[in-house]
Amino acid sequence: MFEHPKGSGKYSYSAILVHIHFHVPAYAYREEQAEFRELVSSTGIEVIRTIAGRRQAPHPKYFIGRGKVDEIRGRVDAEQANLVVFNHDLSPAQARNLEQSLQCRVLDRTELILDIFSQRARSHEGKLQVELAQLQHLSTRLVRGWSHLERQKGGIGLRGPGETQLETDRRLIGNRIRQLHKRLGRVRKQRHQSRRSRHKAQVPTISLVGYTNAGKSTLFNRLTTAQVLADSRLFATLDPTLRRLRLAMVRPLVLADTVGFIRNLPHDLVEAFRSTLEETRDAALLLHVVDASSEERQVLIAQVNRVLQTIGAEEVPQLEIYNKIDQIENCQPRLERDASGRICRVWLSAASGEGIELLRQALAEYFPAKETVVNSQQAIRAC
Ligand SMILES: Nc1nc2c(ncn2[C@@H]2O[C@H](COP(=O)(O)OP(=O)(O)OP(=O)(O)O)[C@@H](O)[C@H]2O)c(=O)[nH]1
Ligand SMILES: [Mg+2]
Repeated sequence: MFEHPKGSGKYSYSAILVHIHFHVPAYAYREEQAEFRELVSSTGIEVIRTIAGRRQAPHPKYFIGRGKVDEIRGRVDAEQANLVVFNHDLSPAQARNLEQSLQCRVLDRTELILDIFSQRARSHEGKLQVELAQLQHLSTRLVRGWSHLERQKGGIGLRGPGETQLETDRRLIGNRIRQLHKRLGRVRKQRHQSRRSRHKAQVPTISLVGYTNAGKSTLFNRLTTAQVLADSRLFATLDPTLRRLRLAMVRPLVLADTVGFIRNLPHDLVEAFRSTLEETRDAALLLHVVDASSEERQVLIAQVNRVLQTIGAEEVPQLEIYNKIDQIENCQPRLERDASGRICRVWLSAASGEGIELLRQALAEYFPAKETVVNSQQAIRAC
């Protein structure tokens, strides 16, 4: 969707970022802006500067006020920017009006995240899912006067009698969306079957969930002997990986590493990634990995729980993993229990390995090995 001009070097786009904030605490606003910058830079776009602002009420025409539009236009001209990225979702009309007023390409948050996902997708399924999300998003933007789509001309024989270019585009996109749905339906069925056979064999699945960059893949690699890519880039993992987990005193389990979440995850993306996310919904336990060293960890936990709610996984039991304790001063690994005595939180460092033993202990309590159950029942009977 978001093409970098071919053969034009690494930084084909120089962007001005726009972040409008509402009434949030100052630290959350700072971290949100830093995350936005990182998201944009990770696509290879050169970031010139961020323009921040406060918004009181939604503006139907431009999203932002007229004064702000003029300010951005001035910056675009002064800094020779060729792209403006908004950290918000824009309606098709708002994006079009902004492109006309700013005289340069405008990208909204959904398009940005979709672009990152398309760069990261590796598996066949991942690629299908991203393409579906992109086309679904694009189809809402197929309106007359959408300047950068004008070059999409259909070939000879592709256009039906009396169809305008717009109708042809809509029809072709509609066909492709149906085709992708069909293919993903087959993948979904396969996943469903393998989940069923795991269920029959009574092998519970534990799913790692959490905000992007929380350390899920690092923990996954630490618990299994897998070599999943763990990287400081946001959304390093897109494709789910499953591994058997064999730990002493714990019954055989399957551990799943999946895509990370982010605030305001685009709806089209959640829809397209449904089959991946169902793995989470059907899990016996979620290990909710949190970057405990982040100032806004409570905000991030709430964002993840919101996505879990969207996909119907809010009822799955959760064990919170407060990760990266090596980055917190005087923080020791520890277990926390809730009022009923159940372990609800483990403080550890997936990178250094401190506290991993405590996590194993927690899993042994949640999923005791069969012999342990039998032994304890025998012990009870003996009493
Ligand atoms: N200091 C420290 N860094 C860590 C720890 N765990 C992970 N990291 C780092 O955090 C970054 C992100 O780790 P990942 O394991 O890729 O995070 P993720 O949650 O899988 O991220 P996504 O796949 O993008 O959702 C990497 O640079 C890791 O090296 C930890 O316990 N301590
Ligand atoms: Mg990962």
